[in-house]
Amino acid sequence: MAKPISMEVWNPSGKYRVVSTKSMPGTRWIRLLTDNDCRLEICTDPKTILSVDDILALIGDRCDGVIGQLTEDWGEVLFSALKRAGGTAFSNMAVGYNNVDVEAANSNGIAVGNTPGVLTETTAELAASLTLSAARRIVEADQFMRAGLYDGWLPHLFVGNLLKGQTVGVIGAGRIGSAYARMMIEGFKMNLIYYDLYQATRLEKFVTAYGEFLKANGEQPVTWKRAATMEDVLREADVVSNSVYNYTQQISLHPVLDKTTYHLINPERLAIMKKEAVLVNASRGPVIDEVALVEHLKANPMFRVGLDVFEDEPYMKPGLADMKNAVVVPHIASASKWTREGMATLAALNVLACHLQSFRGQLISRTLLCC
Ligand SMILES: NC(=O)C1=CN([C@@H]2O[C@H](COP(=O)(O)OP(=O)(O)OC[C@H]3O[C@@H](n4cnc5c(N)ncnc54)[C@H](O)[C@@H]3O)[C@@H](O)[C@H]2O)C=CC1
Ligand SMILES: O=C(O)C(=O)CO
Repeated sequence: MAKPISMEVWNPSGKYRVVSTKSMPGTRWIRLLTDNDCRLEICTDPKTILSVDDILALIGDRCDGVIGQLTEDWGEVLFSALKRAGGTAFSNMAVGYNNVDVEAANSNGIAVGNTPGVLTETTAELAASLTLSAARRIVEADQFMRAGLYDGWLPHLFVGNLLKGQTVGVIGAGRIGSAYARMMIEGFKMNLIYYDLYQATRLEKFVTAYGEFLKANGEQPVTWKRAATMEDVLREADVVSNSVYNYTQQISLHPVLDKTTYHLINPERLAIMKKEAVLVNASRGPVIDEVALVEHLKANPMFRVGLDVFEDEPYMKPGLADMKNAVVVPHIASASKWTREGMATLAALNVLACHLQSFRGQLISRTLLCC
């Protein structure tokens, strides 16, 4: 029997018992639940990542719905426990749901929700920040200044990569990949090459229209290309190496994590990329073979990466922390106040949607994976 863990209780007399495995930003999500007859219990245990046993203790004997986190392992054990406790709803406070076994939820009659949309721009902005930080060596230069090593301007000091007018490669051109592509295209007049299982029609139309706008204004138009394979994106350097600029390759990863994207970036594919490429990952760590990446960074000091996510989160593979050509941040891509409050609100609505008729309809089809 798991030991009980500390909880903060809102609206103790509420009819539906909803558990949130973490405190979340804002108060709107709390009001939504308490105004709709929920007794809300928020776990206040200081442990960052809760184990399955911890969550079993939170679910207890009676629980109508749970809001959980991407760090938790939501599989058969938890969904069957939630079913036994009378539960019908679970929402991840995340758009990614690789930590959730949706089939197990389905077979236990539990509806699953995620929080798409509200984090699209915030996450794309962080990917753009990592791109700039890696391309212009911002972190290295900051450390150099703080170490008191700057003794005057030099022609070779922290020379990095120019983005303007070059080609950005996007792997996974869904909501976030498309928003990132637009930022790089509008901001830096970059051409686009993307790889996705599906055609990104809206993104293609945008680039075409923007290219026409630039041309009409006497500027070099931007272009797009949908690659038939991942390798085509990674090889794109050869296609444009006659550019007036010294071409550098810029690739950002935005696919879901599933069997088809696990170790999408592996030693063979790293070997195809240019030695001065910039690679950004704000999707999920296992999309890159991180051991192979560390070796590649060691062998190619001009190859740079910007990483928000890691294969064995919260840990980094040995050697990564020592690499000056890597910019690393702790999974903060969706961390703007507006977005985090929005994610909490969507998660609460997902859980409510399963209990209250008035919340059914448009929300349920927009945010629930199954019900
Ligand atoms: N670092 C962070 O804090 C955040 C990370 N994410 C990650 O970003 C992912 C994408 O989020 P959204 O853009 O909202 O999802 P989305 O579903 O709109 O886009 C995902 C895209 O990946 C594509 N895809 C699937 N399999 C593929 C494959 N084998 N090769 C190439 N493309 C493939 C899909 O067709 C889709 O277009 C999430 O699943 C999550 O893991 C999302 C938000 C924040
Ligand atoms: O939403 C997600 O998938 C995240 O990684 C956190 O924002």
